Amino acid sequence: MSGARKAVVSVPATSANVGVGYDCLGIALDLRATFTFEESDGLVIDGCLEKFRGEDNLAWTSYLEACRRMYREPRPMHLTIDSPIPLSGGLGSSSTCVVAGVVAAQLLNGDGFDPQAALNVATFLEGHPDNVAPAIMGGLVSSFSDGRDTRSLRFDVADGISFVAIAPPYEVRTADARKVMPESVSTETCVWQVGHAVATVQALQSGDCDLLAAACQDRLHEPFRARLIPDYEPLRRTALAAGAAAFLISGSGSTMLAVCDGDEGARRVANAVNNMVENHIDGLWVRVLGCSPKGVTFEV
Ligand SMILES: Nc1ncnc2c1ncn2[C@@H]1O[C@H](COP(=O)(O)OP(=O)(O)OP(=O)(O)O)[C@@H](O)[C@H]1O
Ligand SMILES: N[C@@H](CCO)C(=O)O
Repeated sequence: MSGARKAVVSVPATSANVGVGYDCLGIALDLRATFTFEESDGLVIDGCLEKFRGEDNLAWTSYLEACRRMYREPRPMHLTIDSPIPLSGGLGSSSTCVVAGVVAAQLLNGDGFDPQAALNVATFLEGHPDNVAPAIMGGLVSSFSDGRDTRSLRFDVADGISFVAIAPPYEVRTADARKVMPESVSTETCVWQVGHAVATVQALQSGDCDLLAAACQDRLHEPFRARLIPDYEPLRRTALAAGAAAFLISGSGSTMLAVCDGDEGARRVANAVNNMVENHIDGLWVRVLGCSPKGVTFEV
């Protein structure tokens, strides 16, 4: 197709919940997926697993929904996905698809990038804002939503904070991890979560790892979800013994996130989990990552 318009959209991986901020807090990480949308005579999807190449591809369906909401006629696309994000879950791979589709629709079929509109549609499509908001805005983001409008507050993460993402070689599906949540919680648990969530945001902003260690103690979802990750306990023990300030289930798992004081500390934790002898895990995916101050970026 000559003169075909093209958008290349780059979206960071994200770690949702940050322990005590269930469905509210999320951090953008410096690991990015790239989606190339190019006008074409028919739908073609490549670069991803065969099972994601159909009309139900999440980036494509998100593109269609964003066009529908803008009252614009979608055009067929050749979509190429280049993603290093593990499919075991927990690093916001679905949000990269949703955000890429929505932003590509705004760029190619709408009036240009509109971050607030993207946030509202992406939250609707993903069901909660804690991955899509940092994927759009970068940094550490706290959000709330009334189902129509999402309000998101962005904070910088201190330079000294490093993360170790640890993905075991098995998947935990978000839908399954949401089913194990308690239907109701006590006032005591609510009070615990609110106080600890505010302190977690402050600790990450200031780089205060002692405060982070005390603040990052979730009682709402992690105690129930840890059971879905057979290697959770040995990995947690090993990461904390190697000096991690906090150890979290990233999103709904199975990926876990160790939060560390500096890159050197993070490398020590990465080595320790990679070299576990007694509970060695074949096929463990481990990366030292920083926070990405940038959210979605694009070229048209
Ligand atoms: N590279 C990819 N290509 C196409 N589709 C993808 C790709 N990566 C993820 N997806 C889509 O996202 C879905 C995974 O979503 P899921 O919520 O289970 O994991 P996650 O977003 O990584 O985890 P979390 O929300 O806990 O961070 C896949 O089933 C697929 O539909
Ligand atoms: N807040 C979500 C993130 C995963 O999509 C959850 O924990 O279920």
